[in-house]
Amino acid sequence: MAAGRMGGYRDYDVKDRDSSVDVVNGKEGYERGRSGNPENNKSRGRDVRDRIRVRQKDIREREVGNGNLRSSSRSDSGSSGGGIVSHGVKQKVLLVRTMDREPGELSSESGSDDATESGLPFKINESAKVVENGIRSPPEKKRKFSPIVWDRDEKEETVSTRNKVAKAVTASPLPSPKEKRESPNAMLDTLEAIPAEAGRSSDPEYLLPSSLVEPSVGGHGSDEFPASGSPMMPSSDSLRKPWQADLEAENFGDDDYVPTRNISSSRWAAGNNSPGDEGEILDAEMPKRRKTTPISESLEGIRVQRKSLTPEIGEIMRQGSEAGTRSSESTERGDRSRSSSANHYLGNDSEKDEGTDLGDEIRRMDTSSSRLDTDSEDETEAPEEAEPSVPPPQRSVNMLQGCRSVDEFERLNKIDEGTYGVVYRARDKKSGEIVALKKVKMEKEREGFPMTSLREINILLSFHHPSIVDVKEVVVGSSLDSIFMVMEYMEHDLKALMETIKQPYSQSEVKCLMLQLLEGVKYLHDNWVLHRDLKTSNLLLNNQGELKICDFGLARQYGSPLKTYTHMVVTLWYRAPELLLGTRQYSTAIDMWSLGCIMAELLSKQPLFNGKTEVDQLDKIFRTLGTPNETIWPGFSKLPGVRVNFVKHQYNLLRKKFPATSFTGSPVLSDSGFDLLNKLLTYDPEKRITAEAALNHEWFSEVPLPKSKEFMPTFPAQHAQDRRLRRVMKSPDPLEEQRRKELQQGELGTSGLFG
Ligand SMILES: Nc1ncnc2c1ncn2[C@@H]1O[C@H](COP(=O)(O)OP(=O)(O)OP(=O)(O)O)[C@@H](O)[C@H]1O
Repeated sequence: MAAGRMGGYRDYDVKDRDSSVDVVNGKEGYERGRSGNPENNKSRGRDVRDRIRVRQKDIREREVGNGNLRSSSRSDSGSSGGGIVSHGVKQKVLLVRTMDREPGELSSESGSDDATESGLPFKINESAKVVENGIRSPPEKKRKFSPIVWDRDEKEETVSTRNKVAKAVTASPLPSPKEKRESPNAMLDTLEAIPAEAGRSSDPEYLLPSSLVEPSVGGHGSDEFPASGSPMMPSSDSLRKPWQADLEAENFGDDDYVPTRNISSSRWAAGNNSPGDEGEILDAEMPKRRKTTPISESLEGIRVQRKSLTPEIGEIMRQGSEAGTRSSESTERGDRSRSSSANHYLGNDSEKDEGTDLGDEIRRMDTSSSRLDTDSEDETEAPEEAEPSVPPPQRSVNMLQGCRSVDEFERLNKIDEGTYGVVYRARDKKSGEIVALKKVKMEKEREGFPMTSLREINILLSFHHPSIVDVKEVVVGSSLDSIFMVMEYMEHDLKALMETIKQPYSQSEVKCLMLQLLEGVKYLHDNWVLHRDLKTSNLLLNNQGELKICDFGLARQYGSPLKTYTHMVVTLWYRAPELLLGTRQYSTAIDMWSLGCIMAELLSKQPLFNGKTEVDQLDKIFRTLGTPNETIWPGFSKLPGVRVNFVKHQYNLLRKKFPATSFTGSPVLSDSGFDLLNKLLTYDPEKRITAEAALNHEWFSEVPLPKSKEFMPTFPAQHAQDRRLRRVMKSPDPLEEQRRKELQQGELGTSGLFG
């Protein structure tokens, strides 16, 4: 790995060799990746109905219980999402072009030039539009529909009311994401068959995950949901947890903000839809969402309780959700001490045992009675919207019937335990494949399935991209009240890896990682999803040099025009200034800021802004980048958290941290690399660079060229080690070291050499 450092020309040679391979494969992949081809679209349109029928047949078969949730078919790339070129393909194209360029020549791969050409300090997404309020809307393309609603019984196409639509949709099991991606127009087709009045229900707010969630309501519960509080962040380890309540409460913000949608601004109207299609339908009155009735849904023992109706990935309104009650099912959420509950999942000696039967482990864990609800998203309604209380209708959906049991996996070791789940390395007993199993934390089973996990499952099952961790299927614990995501196994996460390596990544290695990261983020943004928690520990790396984004617990769908969301997202160190300053209307730019922090961290092996509290975080940012003002960031002074007495730091000192040349060991960064970093860390979110523009930044086409994935350094698989051992290993804390020694001595003393 060290050999690659500063070895620009060596890297260039490597890339050159590598590029010739890409040239061979690139064209084919490029063609495959273009879904914008009208011919392709035509034929796809013709096939859609057939595919829906096949799909429905498949669903019915699977309902009989023949296996896992995942379809065997899989889209080759994300292209079917509407012009999304898969990472691999795109990168190949980039490399092909790169080969033809002189070092430093601007990339024109996307067909659009960098902002420098237009004189703008950033590049505007080609297809971005500026809506009336000045908010830049995302490109009009890609997935038009929530992925979870692709599969609907044909009969539902004939229903004429929102409730009828919802009723029909709920009948379908968790759909196969791969097929959904294969037929992006399927939903469009389906909708075309729905009478206009039913079109109103196509509002995403009414589209709930068909099998896992239920709409619910309740009062605003302001006492339960700190609406705009900004809890201090006590330590990096728990940076994320305090905003749970706010995250849950954000959906109320959504409720309150019901923008008038119209064709020009609604994402549902995006795309080349002819009059009469769903775009027209949706121009009808958009009903206020979440005036719904709570429905408890029993899923073979799992109560999936939808406590909020966010416009999440795949939301389908259920039957009766309009008619019924505004149950004030305000879930008690006083107890949020995750840390205490964590021990119920940890500290079990058996965790160290190789090959423990996972089912046994789960049974033990499931007996824990002290799980706490922090994920569920209670939703209560405003008092004025209250309706007579009617017991929530119960539906039983046998959606888990087709899932395999976790007993079919052999647990190898615990990888980590995060806020939302415990992650194991496991072996599929049937295939022998090594996988990662993420057990969804059901903090309080009685209160249903955690919303964050629903989001994560929904998104990860729906998306497929080389830079996004692949969820293969969902499996259930023996008692059916535990759910696991079966993910492809990745050997490392970037945070832990950087803690163990001695040297920071070289520029060419950082380019390789950043390209993959940007491709993944572009895919998300193109598909109307904000990740909202990009950080190095959520970036997985395998020994093939592949980077994949994981942990979609905070991710959510966004739309245009923007709505209000909680600002308590993104781990503190990676949190954009607009969030720190309390904005509740944000967009993809928040992820781009995180990418800036990640890029800097990859280059220096140190977090860029490691604040302890929000105030401290802002202070650290201002000290490095200068204190923003109304001139460089119009609207800054009106942000809720802005104080007149901010210390005015005049200068941007970022270049000092990343000089062009260094004799002091500071990480070096070329001018164009610094330009990209600056654009990612631009204060004004409107001017912050987009993922697409960043991918086309000249930094990636100048020497040293991005290292090829195959030539990325490899390391012993961290995730194959016991989690606690790994913690000790990666901690440079001498006290920790001392503690470990004492522990070892203690162990020797008890189990002992001398017995
Ligand atoms: N597919 C995977 N392969 C290997 N390791 C993984 C995989 N997915 C997650 N991990 C490991 O488990 C850790 C926790 O996973 P994840 O972030 O998804 O859980 P979480 O509960 O959402 O965590 P957090 O509290 O950090 O948000 C990751 O940082 C990573 O180290």
